[in-house]
Amino acid sequence: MKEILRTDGLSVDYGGNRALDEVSLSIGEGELVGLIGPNGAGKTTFIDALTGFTTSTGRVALRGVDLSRERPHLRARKGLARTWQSAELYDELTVRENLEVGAVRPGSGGYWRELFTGRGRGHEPVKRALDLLELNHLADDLPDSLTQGQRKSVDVARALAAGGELLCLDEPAAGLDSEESEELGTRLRSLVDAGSSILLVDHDMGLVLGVCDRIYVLDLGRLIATGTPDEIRSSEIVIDAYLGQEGVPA
Ligand SMILES: Nc1ncnc2c1ncn2[C@@H]1O[C@H](COP(=O)(O)OP(=O)(O)OP(=O)(O)O)[C@@H](O)[C@H]1O
Repeated sequence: MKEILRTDGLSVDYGGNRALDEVSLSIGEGELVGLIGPNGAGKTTFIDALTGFTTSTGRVALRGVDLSRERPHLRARKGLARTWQSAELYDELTVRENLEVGAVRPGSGGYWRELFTGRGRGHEPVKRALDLLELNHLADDLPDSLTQGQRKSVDVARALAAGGELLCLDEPAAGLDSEESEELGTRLRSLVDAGSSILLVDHDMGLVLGVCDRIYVLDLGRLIATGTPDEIRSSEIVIDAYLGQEGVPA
């Protein structure tokens, strides 16, 4: 499998606190990879460091290209997309417009023309993202009218429409009930089947163990395990550090 992401010795210090400690991992093209661990383990910090939202040492490479010194918007432009725990949407814009804001780039032929005509370089990625996340029937709705599960899907669609090749999703299932979380899992799998690669951070073990190809486990900023969902489920180290507290779904 071709590698899409590799980190080497990625570390983050907050004052005297080492939030991320020499994390080296890789994600293959078309892989859905989970990142789990207890509260404060460094999962969000890892996404922040990958996407450039916090200062880090070590190396981040996307398709072999070193992005370690690039600013966040340039990493995003090169295909490293993220969502945030809070999943904020623009409440005054429709679902489609929320996607267009990220997909249409300044200088690519007129932001406003593209926004109002729906045509231009941002049009195809938005259409594809609406199709893949099954949001077409909600495209003209305002976020206020959406369920929490639909809002999370819009957030993922926005990252995809913005040109994300590797989508780093920070707790997309937070606040979802088990049915909504299962639906989200199905959509994430179809995104991967359609060629995206995903890094999924979540505490919903039913989701992570159910949909991921491979899982990394962080504790106190360090990688303590990696493996398939079955390997992780039965790992003593992981049960001690994390799964013992969460309860392991069958
Ligand atoms: N901006 C910051 N400034 C200082 N310390 C921070 C900052 N962000 C995170 N930390 C610290 O870094 C460590 C890792 O936090 P992080 O939020 O990455 O953990 P997490 O695994 O995502 O936790 P959770 O599952 O609760 O979201 C924690 O000790 C946290 O207090």
